[in-house]
Amino acid sequence: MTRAAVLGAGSWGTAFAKILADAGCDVTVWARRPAVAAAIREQRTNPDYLPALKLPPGVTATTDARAAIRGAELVVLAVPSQTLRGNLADWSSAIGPDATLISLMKGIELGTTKRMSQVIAEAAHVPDHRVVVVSGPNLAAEIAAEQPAATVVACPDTTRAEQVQKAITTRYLRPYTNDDVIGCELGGAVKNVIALAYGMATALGFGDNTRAMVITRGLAETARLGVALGADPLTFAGLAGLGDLVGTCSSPLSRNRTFGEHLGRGETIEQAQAATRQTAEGVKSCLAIRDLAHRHGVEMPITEQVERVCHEGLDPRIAVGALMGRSVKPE
Ligand SMILES: NC(=O)C1=CN([C@@H]2O[C@H](COP(=O)(O)OP(=O)(O)OC[C@H]3O[C@@H](n4cnc5c(N)ncnc54)[C@H](OP(=O)(O)O)[C@@H]3O)[C@@H](O)[C@H]2O)C=CC1
Ligand SMILES: O=C(CO)COP(=O)(O)O
Repeated sequence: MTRAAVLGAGSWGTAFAKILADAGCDVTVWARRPAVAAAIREQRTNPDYLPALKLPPGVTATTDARAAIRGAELVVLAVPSQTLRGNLADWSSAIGPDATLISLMKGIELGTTKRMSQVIAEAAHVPDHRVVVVSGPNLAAEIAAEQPAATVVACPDTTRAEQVQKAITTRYLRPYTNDDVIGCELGGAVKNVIALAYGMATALGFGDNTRAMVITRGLAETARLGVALGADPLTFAGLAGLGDLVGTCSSPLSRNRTFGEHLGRGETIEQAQAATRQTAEGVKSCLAIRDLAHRHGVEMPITEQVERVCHEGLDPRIAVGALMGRSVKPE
């Protein structure tokens, strides 16, 4: 039986632990708080994040991350993107020499502008081909309820991608492999920023034309950046691109879209944070993505305006004016 450690007991870490166990793995979840670990171990629930989920018997939990990692063939990282490097500094020496590291995170690191698989390879001192990215339209609560879904398993090493694909295939999750790690990670990180814009547009009362424009032009700027970084443009038409963008923007379950709705209603970033509590990766990643775009000379007007609303206090209505007032050009 494959042994897996899931580091992070939030929404996605918990739902992913269920997937692994349903697919036949022996899973230990690391939770930061003892009460969460105890609830998973003793009641098979995570009331803080997924109260409706009853975890299968193959899942246990601990607050000792190094104990969870020791002997694990699959080490799954499900913490906020901006804490990952610090977390790995504490954990990496416990990771076995053949273990596969799986990234569930959809963010770009502030300061370094690195993708999560790059941060993992650096901070855990492992080669790129041991890091696998799982990304797609995968709202945790829907997966926890076993609603049919698909995802992408991306790795430069196809054999390793296929091993992970097998380890997470269940009757409700259908994973596809892909070797375009850059495209899959950028699709996941940038869609969170576009979902913030979508949430703002929704709260401002705009209808389906506006929302379709945000999705389509959001995808265009995502693909522009991706191609500049070496991604395959076709990836953005797939599950990790358009799929995740549409899934996140359309869903009231999305923390990023919900955060954007709070901002669109005129709340400050602190008020929006207090109202949403869970990780809305786009809020910080928009800074790193904007920096990445500047460095590569790529225009990302929606990201630019989201960053100004989130971090410079720009009124979302002024941001709309700035976007609509740009010079006209070919599609
Ligand atoms: N939720 C979803 O539907 C999906 C999420 N993702 C991505 O997965 C990643 C994780 O998100 P998700 O599980 O949803 O996030 P949540 O906000 O639900 O959970 C975050 C988890 O990280 C822990 N945590 C918070 N701060 C730290 C820290 N400083 N060090 C270590 N652990 C910390 C939290 O612990 P505590 O409870 O103690 O605060 C919690 O267990 C994100 O990048 C997200 O974009 C990807 C696909 C789907
Ligand atoms: O990434 C997700 C679904 O694929 C979850 O989106 P949020 O982080 O906005 O909830």
